[in-house]
Amino acid sequence: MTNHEVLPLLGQVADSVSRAIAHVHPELAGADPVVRRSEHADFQSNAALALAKRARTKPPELAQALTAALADDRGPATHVEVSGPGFVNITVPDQLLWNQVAARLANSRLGMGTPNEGQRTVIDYSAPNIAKEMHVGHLRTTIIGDSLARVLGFLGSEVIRQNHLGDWGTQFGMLIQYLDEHPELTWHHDELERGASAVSALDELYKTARAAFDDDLEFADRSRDRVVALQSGDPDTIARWKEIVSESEKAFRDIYDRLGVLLTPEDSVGESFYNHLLTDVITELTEAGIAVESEGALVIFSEEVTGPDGNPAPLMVRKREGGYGYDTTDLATIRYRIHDLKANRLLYVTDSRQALHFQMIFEAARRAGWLTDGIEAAHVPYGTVLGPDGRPFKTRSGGTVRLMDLLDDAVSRARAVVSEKNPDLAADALDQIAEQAGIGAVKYADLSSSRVKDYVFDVERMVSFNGNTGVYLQYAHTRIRSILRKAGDPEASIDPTIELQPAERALALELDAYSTALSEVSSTLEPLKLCGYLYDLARDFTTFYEACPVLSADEPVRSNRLALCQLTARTLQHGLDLLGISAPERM
Ligand SMILES: NC(=[NH2+])NCCC[C@H](N)C(=O)O
Repeated sequence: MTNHEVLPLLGQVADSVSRAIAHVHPELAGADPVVRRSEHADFQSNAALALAKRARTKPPELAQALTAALADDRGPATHVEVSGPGFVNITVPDQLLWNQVAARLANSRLGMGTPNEGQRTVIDYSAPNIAKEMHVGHLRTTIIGDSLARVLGFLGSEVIRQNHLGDWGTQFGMLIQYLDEHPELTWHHDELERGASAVSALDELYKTARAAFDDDLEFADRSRDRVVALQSGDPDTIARWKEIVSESEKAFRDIYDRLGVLLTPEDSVGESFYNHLLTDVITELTEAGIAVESEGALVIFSEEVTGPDGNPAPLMVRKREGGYGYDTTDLATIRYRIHDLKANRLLYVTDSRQALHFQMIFEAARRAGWLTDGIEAAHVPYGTVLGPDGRPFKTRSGGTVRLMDLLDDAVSRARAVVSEKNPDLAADALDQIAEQAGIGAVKYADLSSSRVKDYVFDVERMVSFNGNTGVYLQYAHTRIRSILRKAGDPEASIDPTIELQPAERALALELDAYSTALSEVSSTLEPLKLCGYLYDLARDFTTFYEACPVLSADEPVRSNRLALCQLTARTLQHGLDLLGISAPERM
């Protein structure tokens, strides 16, 4: 196996069109060659239409000139012709397509390069709140963030995952005080009966403590004292707080393990971590005149965002009573990620309602001189998960949907569809496949919908074998694996002199475009681009398999087709893995 990058044909063709442009019109050198895949040929360039005006000519004439230049070029094009108002249709030789397939199969990375090398990317994702249940919104950030971490990492970025846990703030005063006054309360992981989690017990306790805080003035005072004790590092209070954090983290870990995400305990760098940095950050912002006093509080007035009253919207740096909140922490966080972690790409995966918050944090960081030109900071927003009624997903009683219940439900429906399709599966195999299919289905449904849009959580549709679903892709993979097993999983051997059938050609071209799909995920931060690619690939495979018999074909055609099967199976498995979805061998 090698690990040299195999350049995609699309890029090679684009390069030769660029050379042709520079050759016929040197003044246009460097212009976009506008090359795409096409239904009419392997590739099509629209450069003549885009550039004719600048070249002071008509599109058909420019297309003709480019065609002539391409004929002399040493690039991959064999057949070049003008079509329509000035398109240039380009076909590449069959041999070249087979060579691409062979080179990718011989490569440990399917021929993919590492275009993101030199990028150090912080991905802030998941970030649930301690002592509260994770809700469906946290499911989205966890799944999307994890897939981005995988794709960007594969493309060569150095990825630093940051789980910005909500583990600090005034609510802990209430909770700790309440627990202290009620030592009989049971909430530890191992004391609870199976099924309940420490975090749901804490969530309940928090609600009770909150009610006590609102009703009982003396309890409220004692709770406030507790916050002060916590923030000033009182050992007993800190010990209690740590206990709560670690119990909650156990429950989060159960979810992470089940989802199979990359997040580890070392990635947990919660709000509390920034506590010791806050005063420095505030001093710096105040001395620079960016943070200013306003009605007893310290704020940063935005120059970009206006509030509902039409005045500049403020970031709250220090509250009137002296406390620090979410805004303060995020200011310290962005400075830390730039100055200490030395990241040059900062991604924050949270729901779209936090868009203005991050816009203002980035603005402040720019004004403070932390966020400079070579550094990209981006909020990666996503929409709301809706219930069957089209409203934000809640339980019947209006409460948060427990994520574990949601995953259990998906897995049990997946078990039903899988066992219907394959009644002979042994019970333990069925358990394992149902888990992979159910979890994969939930993840794929999320990743394949346009990120910023809301989507309806429809388990029935998610676990279907038909349509653009995770189960469909997993099944497509198992079908190809079964063909390869029947053939005895041979070493790939390709005879590049064999003529390609149309369906083989379409599949080979699609296989060659994998890196393009991955780069699109990196530039748009939309895992949907990878989902769409894998779905197209699976469908191209189906068309190929219907048109071109594999196992019953004569040699050398049979071996060439088996190689196409192999590369398709490996690409599907690889792509699913970058989405955080497993590809079982059978289902
Ligand atoms: N740096 C950040 N603000 N990250 C996102 C934190 C998300 C927050 N804990 C929430 O549940 O909404």
